[in-house]
Amino acid sequence: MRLSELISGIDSCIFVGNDVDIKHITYNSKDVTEGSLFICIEGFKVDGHHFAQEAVDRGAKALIISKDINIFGDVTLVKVKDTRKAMAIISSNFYKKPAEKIKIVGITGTNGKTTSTFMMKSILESYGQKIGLIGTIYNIIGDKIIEAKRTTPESLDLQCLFKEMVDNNCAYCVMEVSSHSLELERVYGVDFEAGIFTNLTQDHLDFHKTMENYFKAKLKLFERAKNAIINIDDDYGKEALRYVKGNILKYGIDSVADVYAKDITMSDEGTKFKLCYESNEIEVNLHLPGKYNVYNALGCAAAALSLGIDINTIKKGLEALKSVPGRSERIKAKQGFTVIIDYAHTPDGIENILKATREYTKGRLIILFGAGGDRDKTKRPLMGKAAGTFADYCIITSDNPRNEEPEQIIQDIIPGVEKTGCPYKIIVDRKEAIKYALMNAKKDDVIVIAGKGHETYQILKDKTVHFDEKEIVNELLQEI
Ligand SMILES: CC(=O)N[C@H]1[C@@H](OP(=O)(O)OP(=O)(O)OC[C@H]2O[C@@H](n3ccc(=O)[nH]c3=O)[C@H](O)[C@@H]2O)O[C@H](CO)[C@@H](O)[C@@H]1O[C@H](C)C(=O)N[C@@H](C)C(=O)N[C@H](CCC(=O)O)C(=O)O
Ligand SMILES: Nc1ncnc2c1ncn2[C@@H]1O[C@H](COP(=O)(O)OP(=O)(O)OP(=O)(O)O)[C@@H](O)[C@H]1O
Ligand SMILES: N[C@H](CCC[C@H](N)C(=O)O)C(=O)O
Ligand SMILES: [Mg+2]
Repeated sequence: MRLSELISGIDSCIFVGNDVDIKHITYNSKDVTEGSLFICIEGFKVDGHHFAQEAVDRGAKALIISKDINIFGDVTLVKVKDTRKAMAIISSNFYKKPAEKIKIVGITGTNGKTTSTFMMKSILESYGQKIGLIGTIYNIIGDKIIEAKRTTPESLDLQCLFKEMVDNNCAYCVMEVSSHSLELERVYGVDFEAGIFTNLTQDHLDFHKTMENYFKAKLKLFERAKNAIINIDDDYGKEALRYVKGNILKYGIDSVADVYAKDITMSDEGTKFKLCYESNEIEVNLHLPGKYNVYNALGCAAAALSLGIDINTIKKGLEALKSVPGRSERIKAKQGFTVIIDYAHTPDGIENILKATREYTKGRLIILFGAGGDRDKTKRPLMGKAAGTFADYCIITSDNPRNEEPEQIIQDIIPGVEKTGCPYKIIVDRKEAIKYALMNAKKDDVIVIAGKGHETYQILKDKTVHFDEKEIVNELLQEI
């Protein structure tokens, strides 16, 4: 495609050189091939402009830049204000504007995005549609599963996924929209048929610095959402009503909302509730436990209603979903206790999974968890406090320490646990910690193993090792 065609739609730019033919686009110099367009991104670790010469030496015919650079070689330079936004426009042009050919439902919020995408997919499938899904666990196009590196991919990779969905006749795409992606313009220019705001609680302050910034990033989704689906039981959700555009559909349990639930009953098998909208009332048997999953179901039901889907189809779709990988997954031990593998990795997530589990725990409720390295440090004591408040015993261990010292991360968690007076034990090695939990569990106890969910790895300083919690628990249960 001609460079001039690729950059069409970029507000203002300075073009120096020939209108070359572009065969391939990349934001990583290592992926440049003959005829590539290389987009220089100023990152958090390095500046892509530093790799411009390397890109040209590898065959790049054009560069997108946001600052002046000295380059040797036959290359066209296009200077723009923001190379991340430019990349989103260029990628959309390169793949022939695929987002305009598919209806996109975007889900944002601190917790519940992955779970909600699975629920929404199930509803849309009950509606008879072929669906694409983009999120933390993996991406899906129809029946094909594609590995996901980020929750929300870079714009170039995102637009490529949209194109594949369109080529495979998907009518809808359901996607998680992380706050990082909104801040870093990964979804710039994408129009959403519906946007869901699940909730906002503390996470990612390493990146956003303040809750205010984090909230503002989330709101960006609603600048381009035709239908805004807002949880008004959440304080930030209520606040969001002042800013969002589009048709608003409010959902909640405790507040007066357009879509709401009543007569909720919970068991370890799932949750039963009446889904209410206008004069409709329909009983839903959800196979996922906890009040928080009723919220996820309400958000998806409201989004589906905004798309014109009838309430019986919504019920069918919600009931068809049996589980979500790594979210409240139950393993019943023959020794008489239960293990739950869950992805709670925020204070609110931990509180929710423990409250939900407490409802049916006859024995002790034990939580095993850690906190991610190179991530929000200030959430660590709060995770400790939530764990200590709602569990009977805490085992504190490691969860992707990345470049940090695992012992130090644990020390950041402890003050929160100590505030609650809950007894605890530290076992740095996660497998040893799991073994200890299983060896010491008694009949009717429930052990919640939180934070890693579907992950099949542990990220250490110098390497990533295989670590599949479901596999480990099943193996250890055979041994003990
Ligand atoms: C904070 C953040 O999101 N950073 C992402 C961002 O990094 P960055 O822009 O700082 O990139 P950088 O490494 O400094 O490099 C700058 C540029 O130089 C280029 N480069 C670099 C080296 C080289 O040899 N040649 C070259 O061209 C890079 O390709 C890049 O374009 O762009 C990179 C390239 O796409 C991402 O890999 C990186 O994700 C990091 C690894 C990350 O951990 N992101 C997480 C926090 C994230 O995005 N999480 C959210 C979900 C969070 C949640 O909801 O829980 C997500 O959506 O996944
Ligand atoms: N609506 C909700 N409110 C609060 N907590 C929730 C909610 N839904 C799920 N959780 C808790 O948060 C954990 C993560 O859920 P999920 O993976 O659906 O969220 P996410 O928003 O996709 O997270 P991430 O930002 O890491 O992608 C679950 O394992 C559960 O413990
Ligand atoms: N999407 C989240 C996942 C956290 C999961 C936990 N296992 C960790 O590594 O902190 C993040 O990247 O912050
Ligand atoms: Mg997710």
